[in-house]
Amino acid sequence: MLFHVRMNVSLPAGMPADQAAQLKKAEKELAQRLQQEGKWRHLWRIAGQYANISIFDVGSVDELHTLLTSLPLFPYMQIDVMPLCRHPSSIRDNDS
Ligand SMILES: O=C(O)CC1=CCC(=O)O1
Repeated sequence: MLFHVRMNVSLPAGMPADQAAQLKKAEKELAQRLQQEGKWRHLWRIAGQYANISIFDVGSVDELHTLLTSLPLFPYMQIDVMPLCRHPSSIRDNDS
């Protein structure tokens, strides 16, 4: 199942720099592992914003929820999810 996910990150202004750096490092490690596993298909920065657009390929809505809520930055993100299905005019399948 494919999902389009937008994550807007908002770290508290008063968060110590070392705590923010640790969270970002942990987020990056998990994001890269999930990309290697094929679950986090695309990860794009939205230009000019501390936000990203991602495509996830997971087995269920429950799996997506578990994955998103396990992200180290989850407490500091507003997340919007859109489930995707194949468009009848698309020349691509879900694997490309
Ligand atoms: O910086 C972001 O957009 C939040 C984030 C998601 C995965 C990652 O490594 O950072």
